[in-house]
Amino acid sequence: MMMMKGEQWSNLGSTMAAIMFAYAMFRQYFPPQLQDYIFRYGKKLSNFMYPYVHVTFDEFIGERMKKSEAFSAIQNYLSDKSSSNAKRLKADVVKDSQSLVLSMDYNEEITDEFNGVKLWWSANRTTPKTQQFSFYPGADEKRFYTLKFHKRDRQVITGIYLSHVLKQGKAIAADNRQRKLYSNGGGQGWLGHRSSSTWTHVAFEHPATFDTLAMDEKKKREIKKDLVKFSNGKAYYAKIGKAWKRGYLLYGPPGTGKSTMVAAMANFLNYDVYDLELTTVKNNVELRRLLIETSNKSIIVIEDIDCSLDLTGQREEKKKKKKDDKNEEGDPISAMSKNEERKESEVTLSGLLNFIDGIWSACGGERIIVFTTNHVEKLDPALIRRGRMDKHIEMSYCRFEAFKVLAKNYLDIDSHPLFGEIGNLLEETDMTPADVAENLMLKSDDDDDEEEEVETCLKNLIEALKTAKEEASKKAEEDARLKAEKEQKEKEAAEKEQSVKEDVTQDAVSAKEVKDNGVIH
Ligand SMILES: Nc1ncnc2c1ncn2[C@@H]1O[C@H](COP(=O)(O)OP(=O)(O)OP(=O)(O)O)[C@@H](O)[C@H]1O
Repeated sequence: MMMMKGEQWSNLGSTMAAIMFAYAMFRQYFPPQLQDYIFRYGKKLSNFMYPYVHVTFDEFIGERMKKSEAFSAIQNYLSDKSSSNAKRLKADVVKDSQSLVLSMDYNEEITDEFNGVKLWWSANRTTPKTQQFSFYPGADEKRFYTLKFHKRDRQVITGIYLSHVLKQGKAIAADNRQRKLYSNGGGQGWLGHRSSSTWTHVAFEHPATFDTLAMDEKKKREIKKDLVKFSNGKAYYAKIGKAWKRGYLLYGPPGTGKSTMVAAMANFLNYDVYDLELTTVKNNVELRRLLIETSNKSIIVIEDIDCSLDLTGQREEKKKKKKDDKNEEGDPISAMSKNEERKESEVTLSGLLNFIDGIWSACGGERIIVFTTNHVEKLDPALIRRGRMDKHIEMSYCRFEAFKVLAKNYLDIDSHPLFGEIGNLLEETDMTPADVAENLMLKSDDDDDEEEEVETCLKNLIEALKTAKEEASKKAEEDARLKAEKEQKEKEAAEKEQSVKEDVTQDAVSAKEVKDNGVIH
């Protein structure tokens, strides 16, 4: 039998449909017994002649014309397929506004194959006959995809193929998504009033990745594993009844890569970043609003948490005392009326803790919260206890392993005769990755000089390390001298105090003897 193409089947199907339509029009001219007969066998014949099933996926669905998630996922899935498959393509600009994505043009059909099953997708649109304008999206132009497959493949298509398409489409969308860096400005509003803090965003384009992050390999692997486990943990978090969130505390001296780590995490997980500047947040109410407004799959960062606010709880203590004092004075109205509190209040430690603990339970989606600090010892233990900050990561000075990552990134070298000396110096000297990196920046673009330049960079680094080592040892000597001086002074003071005490005791004894014996020695 001659094989028919999809298009030919379509034509045949249309012919059958036309015959059935004609029959419906003229059925009253047939006797009733014959009507039934014709209908049953006509349908059988049409099914036999045209064994294909059509499924339509509209762009907007429901009464409120909501954009269909399935339509978007199919669009992504097909754009991936059609770039190599379809003959007529349309181009869209996406991502950083620099890349083009090709997708199939309207009325174009492409073939897909899945588990040995062949199927056809087509992109279609209909435009209304009237020129009326509608506020509803999709009411003016209706776009839809049509999937056609053989009825014998119904099980495969509805069972696994469609969910495969949706999953793939969502994954492609995540890849193509232009990620955002949000920050809360809180600038000046009308007449100098501070406007309430809101999120504004720019494209997130930080290039840092775990590959470029200078840090112990084992530690990096552990963090990546933790992040993957978290991002795949929807079912797990639901099972244990916890909000799908994870807290990271990054601590270490300035320039050890805390911000770089946040960027690497965001790039690794494909998450947005919310840079939360607590000093511009007026109060807990505003903090709550800002946090609720954050989207799924995001990292919320509070940098330098120790400097951001009085988070040690001292202010709260003071407030509480003030409130208690007022209550004790028998203030008939509440010591701090709600309005007063609202006017005065600022973000408090307990406010922040509440939000970290509870706010996202209601939101469902995944959130990571990161605190960074240069002084972990200054933080209130309540803020960083496990469960709130699940993982504490120390960002430390650059050691040899971290240096090798920087040398690869900055100089494109894996080894060099000077590495040995650098390795020894790095083990003895505390230098931040930022300072090491500064020395590894090539000064010229001239390829001919590159080898020489690399050597110059490494020698500069050696000099910088030696200077840092000398300074550190001078500082250590100075510290030791000051410490000894302080100890000596304390010792002298203690001795003086002791001798004064002894004199006082002696005087007391003498006075008693005079009193008891009336004797003066
Ligand atoms: N571990 C690192 N790996 C790669 N680059 C680093 C690392 N640490 C620092 N750098 C480089 O130094 C610069 C400053 O680092 P970064 O801002 O991440 O440090 P930080 O610890 O967040 O500092 P601060 O506490 O002052 O905010 C970065 O732009 C990056 O180029």
